[in-house]
Amino acid sequence: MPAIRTDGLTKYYGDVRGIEDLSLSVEEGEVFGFLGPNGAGKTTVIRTLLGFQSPTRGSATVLGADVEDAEALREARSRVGYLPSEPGFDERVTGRRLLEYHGELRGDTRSDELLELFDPPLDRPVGDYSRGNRQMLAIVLAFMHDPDLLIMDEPTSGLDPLKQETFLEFVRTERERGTTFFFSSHVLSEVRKVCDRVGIVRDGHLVEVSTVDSLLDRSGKQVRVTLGDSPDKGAFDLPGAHDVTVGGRTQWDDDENASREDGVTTVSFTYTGRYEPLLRRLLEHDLRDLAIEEAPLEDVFMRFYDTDAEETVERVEAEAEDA
Ligand SMILES: Nc1ncnc2c1ncn2[C@@H]1O[C@H](COP(=O)(O)OP(=O)(O)OP(=O)(O)O)[C@@H](O)[C@H]1O
Repeated sequence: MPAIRTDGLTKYYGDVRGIEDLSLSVEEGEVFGFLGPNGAGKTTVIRTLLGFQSPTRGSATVLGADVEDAEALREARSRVGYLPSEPGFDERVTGRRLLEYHGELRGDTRSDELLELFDPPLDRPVGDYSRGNRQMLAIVLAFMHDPDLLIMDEPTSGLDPLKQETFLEFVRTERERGTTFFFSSHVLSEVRKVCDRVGIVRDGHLVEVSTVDSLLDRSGKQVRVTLGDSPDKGAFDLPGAHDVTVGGRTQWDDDENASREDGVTTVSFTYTGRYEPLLRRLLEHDLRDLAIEEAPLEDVFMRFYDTDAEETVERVEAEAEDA
């Protein structure tokens, strides 16, 4: 049984579309990252999964419980930890009182251990907390009853870089224990570090579900070559070579020497083809240096986020499949 399953899940706020026909499943023990630009529908999915709002159409289950079956969902939620994007607390009470209250309500088997990692000033009223301290308190509250599934909305927002690392390390350790995570994020480096799979949502639609590695594979490599000669226009007109730039210019210069600096020419492009034809082509030149690197994850995601880039994604993916 998947930890989370949605089937054609749709939520409208009046005429405003939150999400449309969204189907996905998160397996037990998986860390699933949910990505998308502002207003894409991430929080809408999370709030619907937690039963804070009803779907307009479609269905969803959390740990087997139908989100529209209040009783079943209430039972399932005792095994779920929720970390909201902007934790709302009664501002007058202290962090310690909140911990006690949550402990009485849901149980507390882990707060001591968690407070060693995340240490908000427990004896101060929450209203006096900094953004980072609020987030740390919310983390302790979400994990203290040792849930099987964590649903988190931008969990590292407000944490300083050191605490962000602590949190990601903690997620990795929890994953080893078999805990399932479903979380929304804008921070691609953290997604890279902890996620087994990612789903990308745009304009309320799920546009991609994939492993991070497969996304990167399909997005091709960044190739940068330094040549001792001046290649002709079209020298890198290879199947699978995109956005070829010479000496930092996107246009091949008519005056071939103009693209040369210090007697060498630098050519860079994104490459989704096979290596053999590329290497053969490179060896026709006076090859001085060659770097083939992963495309930056930001670029990969921008292709999915940017509506205008849709055609580019389709073209690059089709070529990668052909290659
Ligand atoms: N309570 C609401 N009433 C009306 N419209 C809403 C409501 N909540 C969300 N929306 C709309 O639904 C769409 C999806 O919003 P949602 O908050 O789910 O996006 P998000 O991906 O979480 O965005 P962000 O990254 O900015 O948090 C947006 O157009 C938003 O304006």
